[in-house]
Amino acid sequence: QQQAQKEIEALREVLNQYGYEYYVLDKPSVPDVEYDQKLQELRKLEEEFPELVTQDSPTQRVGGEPLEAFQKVEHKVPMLSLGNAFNEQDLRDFAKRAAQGTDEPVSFVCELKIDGLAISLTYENGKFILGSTRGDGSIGENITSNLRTIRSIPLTIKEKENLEVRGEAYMPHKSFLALNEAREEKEEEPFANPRNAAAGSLRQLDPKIAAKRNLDIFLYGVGEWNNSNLTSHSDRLEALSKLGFKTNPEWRKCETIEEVLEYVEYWTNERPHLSYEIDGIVVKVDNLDQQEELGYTAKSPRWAIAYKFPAEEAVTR
Ligand SMILES: Cc1c[n+]2nc(N)[nH]c2nc1OC(C)C
Repeated sequence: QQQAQKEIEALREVLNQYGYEYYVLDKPSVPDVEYDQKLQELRKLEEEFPELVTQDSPTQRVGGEPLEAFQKVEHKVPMLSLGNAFNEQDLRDFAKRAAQGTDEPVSFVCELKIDGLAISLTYENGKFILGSTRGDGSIGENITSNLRTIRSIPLTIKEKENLEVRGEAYMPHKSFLALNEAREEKEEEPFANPRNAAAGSLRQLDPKIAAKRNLDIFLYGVGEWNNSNLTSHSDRLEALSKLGFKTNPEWRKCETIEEVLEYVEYWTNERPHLSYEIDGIVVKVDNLDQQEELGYTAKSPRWAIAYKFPAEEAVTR
């Protein structure tokens, strides 16, 4: 029993590390066959000693029975929407307002705006315990069992932190095309776009279905983070990545609005080469104190804005 406990813990740890390298870093250190073989070993040991199974075991990704309904979840920190910018002048006006609202010079962080479903992930003592949709910003749906099936969401992170992080769950282009082909073969209605496909996959009640949809995630923000003394959004993104979260690699610190406009220009051209859908660029004031100084309107932060790409005809790549 003791021996089995040690073996199970060792297998769980090494498989979570392999999963991190494969799904978060996209840099596996072992061939898939080694991962599968160790996972099989762990399954066998857990069958023999069911009392040793833990929620953060990689064998527990895909839950049991479909839910009857989703529970409601109240967001302690509201999940706000973003004001929009449609051209260079809108962005310059945003930067000017930000500079007027604070007395120190303002620098920004630019991020790709992933066209998916906004979600929140809560970790207690470093364990994933609750995942929910944005809903109306205050009340979302508890979709923990579906989110657990997304392999790039760590079931356990590298520190025993209590935090709530936010991001976008999305369906990569490849998965979207394959899913729609399969649906058309079964004479089912294809999804109109990857965002609907991601939302549809996460808002149905059976985790076994969600598990088959090859969803992925990028985390971009923090709801609550006890005892974190970070002072900028860029530091937070780096800290989330160190904890084992998947953040989008294309974010960039921009010291001036000129650099922001360069970034927007670059990604307007590069967008078709991404393996996932984006519908804009999010520009955020980097310094957290300046964010607080700028505050919020009724529904959006004054310290962030979403530049939206001009709508293009639906290109089914
Ligand atoms: C709604 C939203 C959406 N996005 N997307 C990214 N990349 N960052 C980001 N931040 C958001 O909101 C925060 C600025 C609060």
